Amino acid sequence: QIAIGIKKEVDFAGWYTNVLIKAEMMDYYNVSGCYILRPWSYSIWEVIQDWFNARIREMEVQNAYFPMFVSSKVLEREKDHIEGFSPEVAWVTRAGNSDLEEPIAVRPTSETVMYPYYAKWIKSHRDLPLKLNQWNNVVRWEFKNPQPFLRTREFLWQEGHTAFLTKAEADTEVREILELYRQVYEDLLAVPVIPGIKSEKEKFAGGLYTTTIEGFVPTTGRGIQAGTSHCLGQNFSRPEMFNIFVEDPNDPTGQGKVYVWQNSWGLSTRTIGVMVMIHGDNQGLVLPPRVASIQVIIVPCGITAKTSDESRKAINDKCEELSKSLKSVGVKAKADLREGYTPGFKFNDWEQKGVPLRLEIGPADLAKQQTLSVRRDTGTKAPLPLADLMASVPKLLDTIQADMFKRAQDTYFSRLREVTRWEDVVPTLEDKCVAVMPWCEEEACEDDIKERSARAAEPQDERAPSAGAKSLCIPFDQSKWPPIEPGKTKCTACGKDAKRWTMFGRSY
Ligand SMILES: O=C(C[C@H]1NCCC[C@H]1O)Cn1cnc2c(c1=O)CCCC2
Ligand SMILES: [Mg+2]
Repeated sequence: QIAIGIKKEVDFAGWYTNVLIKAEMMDYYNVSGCYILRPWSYSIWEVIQDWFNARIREMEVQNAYFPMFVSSKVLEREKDHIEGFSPEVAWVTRAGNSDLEEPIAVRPTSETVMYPYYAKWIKSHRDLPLKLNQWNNVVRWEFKNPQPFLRTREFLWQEGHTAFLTKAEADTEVREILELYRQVYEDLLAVPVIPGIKSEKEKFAGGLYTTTIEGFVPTTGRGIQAGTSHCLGQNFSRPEMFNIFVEDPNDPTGQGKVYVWQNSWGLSTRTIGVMVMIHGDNQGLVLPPRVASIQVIIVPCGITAKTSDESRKAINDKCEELSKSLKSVGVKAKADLREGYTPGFKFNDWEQKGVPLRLEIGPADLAKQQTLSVRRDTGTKAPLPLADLMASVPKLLDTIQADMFKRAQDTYFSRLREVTRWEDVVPTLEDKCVAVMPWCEEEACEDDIKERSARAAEPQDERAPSAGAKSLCIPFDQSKWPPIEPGKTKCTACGKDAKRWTMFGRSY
């Protein structure tokens, strides 16, 4: 088929936005860093929302909605939470022609919006656990070059904020949520991720520890933080912050206080951008069936000026009938009976939109009571008997989903390089791979790695993504690599005793 013009491996950034435009996923907007989410991408966000809402409902998390404005007094409650981030905060300073008494911030995240009310609502340990989530938009005036879905000044996400009596409960929930995030990527979006914990330098400064799922974009060789689940510890509940405490149910004197243990977790529309980057090809978008709003497109073929009216009608009716019966077995099918467009035009159209499976029906197919199936991910063509289409199509869609994931996971894992000698680090990054190193986990060492691994000349424009290696995560599953021998295995970067294998790489 004709390519969409810009090749993925030639001009990745141009290819990416071109795919999004041609697939009608997004449109540009006249405020820099903001984009329009058109139905073709918004429907993917809705699949993720429906799936995630069902899972957190089972965990007795309740959805709520808090205001998008936050006063500067509350936002800056505690310096170390907000420091370093404040350049990204957008402020409302005027309404109509009159200035506001006090500027009001637009939420960049909702800890400071919600936690004064957690303090108000949580009075007794019987009010725990408090588990609220909200689906909303947040605004961060990012300075780096914006990219649709990946880095935008407004984005949609869910942010969960929970409070527990004990650390153990919080620790458990952090991992339960991270597992849901892994499933969103791996089972819905067919995108492989590696769950792990962030280093002290990379964690959310306001929290106790950050767990993460790390994605990887092979085309650029960059890691990408795909979702985060933080344990905040008691950092936000302590007296100097939001003073959220209950009587200690285990204190016989009845005088003891317990400051609550909190978590916060977020997954954003970045999910969609990562899926496009991983699966898209030079024909455009490639959608995993689980999130495609049209999974099967049925196209009448072989109809020419010479085709008799009854034959044309028979073919169109068959397409419509197949679409209806596939829908009746839960397949999102559609017959493209548009007049005035050639089959080839229609093929290209739906390939650009990433529809996972096409069924072609022409006079010959009708005669043989079959349809020619064409997979979007591999282009493989295979005739399918109409008789058992209701079984073969769902099965084929499952195969496509599984194959898309497997291919992406094999690619990701092929880019993980064990690096035990410092001189191999930069070549690994230049090879668009991730350096997995035995690492000492010391913050000073991480600072050192970042600057030693940056290319000699940092790119002039500090808005460009950096070239230095950051720690991406310390994988929970260390079994992929040889055991670290305490006191024997040394940190690749500084020679001190290594603690765990850690993924280092360039990132978004
Ligand atoms: O947002 C979080 C922590 C947490 N927020 C809720 C969802 C999960 C997790 O992202 C970290 N963070 C990131 N970015 C910013 C802030 C910030 O707190 C505050 C000010 C502006 C930019
Ligand atoms: Mg940020």
